[in-house]
Amino acid sequence: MPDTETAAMSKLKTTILTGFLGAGKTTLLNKILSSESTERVAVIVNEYGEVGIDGQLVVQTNDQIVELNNGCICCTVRDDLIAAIRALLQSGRQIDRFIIETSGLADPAPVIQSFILDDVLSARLELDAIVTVVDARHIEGQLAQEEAVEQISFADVLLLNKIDLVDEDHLLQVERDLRRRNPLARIIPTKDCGVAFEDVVGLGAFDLKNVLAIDPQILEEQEHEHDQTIGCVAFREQEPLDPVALNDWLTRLVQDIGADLFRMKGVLSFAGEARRYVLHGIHMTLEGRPGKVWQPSEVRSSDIVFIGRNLDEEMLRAGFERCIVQPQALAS
Ligand SMILES: Nc1nc2c(ncn2[C@@H]2O[C@H](COP(=O)(O)OP(=O)(O)OP(=O)(O)O)[C@@H](O)[C@H]2O)c(=O)[nH]1
Repeated sequence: MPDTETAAMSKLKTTILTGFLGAGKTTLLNKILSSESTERVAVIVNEYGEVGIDGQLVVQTNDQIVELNNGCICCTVRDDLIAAIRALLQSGRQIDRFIIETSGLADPAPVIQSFILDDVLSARLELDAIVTVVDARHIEGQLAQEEAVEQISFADVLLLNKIDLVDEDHLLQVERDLRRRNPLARIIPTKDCGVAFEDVVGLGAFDLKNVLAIDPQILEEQEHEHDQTIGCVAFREQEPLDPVALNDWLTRLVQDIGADLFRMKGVLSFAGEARRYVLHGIHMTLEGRPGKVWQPSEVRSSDIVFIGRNLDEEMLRAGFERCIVQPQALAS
């Protein structure tokens, strides 16, 4: 067998999970990691915010998980992505496959480019498929962002997720639009990213020819800039929060600035509660549920992240601080 063929066979397959903010990427990642597959997966989770929340929301398995926070792997932390993959390859750990969850604001093109142009990545890894999760309820508005358009264009598989939140007419309309934007991808309608492992992993679907047809310049270094009006505000607080005050504040907040508030997520410590509280917001949609129990050895704290357009950090900080239970209130 020619050497090149042997080398190609031994390359580690890599899936890129992408999709706009809140579409369901972490939900899909957890489905994949909880499947019965015995493969040892190395996962890289990229978040735009400086406070990493996803790392706390990914299921605990034996798989190796690396978090890259505070920037997008398509630009500011792109070198970190390459360094993280190289470090995992050199770690001596058994790895059968890589999965990379991009931030919701990532343009997949520069990420794809790294796999083709970087010496180590191109020699050791092979792109398996670009899997894009689409939020059936919010995608229409999200398409104003170029990154959301690119995430759909480059997909080999489109998970049309959150079908429970839209009616049939709306779903058909979104599906038609996806088909128009990407005639080749397989479209799978889902609720809670309910797909089989084999539907999204081990597809061998990535094809550089298709990618070049979409973006003939993809292999050239291009300056990549995000919309500068979009930003992130994050808070970490060790004092417990008051759930009633927080709920009142966030309910008012999404009414006031929901159109510009693309994403809000938090893992929170409420006064007197044994469990964490996990909060998700996407524009006007707010939902929360109890999370993992706090262990006695753990330092309780709340992490909350807001991503949106023209966010007013001081206003958000003042609102958040009003939800903190003051130590004297706890003592009395
Ligand atoms: N109703 C409904 N909610 C869903 C569905 N899939 C995921 N969600 C919820 O949507 C929210 C966001 O899901 P995530 O998996 O965190 O989304 P994400 O794409 O990883 O978000 P970012 O990484 O912040 O961009 C969570 O509250 C999920 O439970 C679905 O099919 N229907």
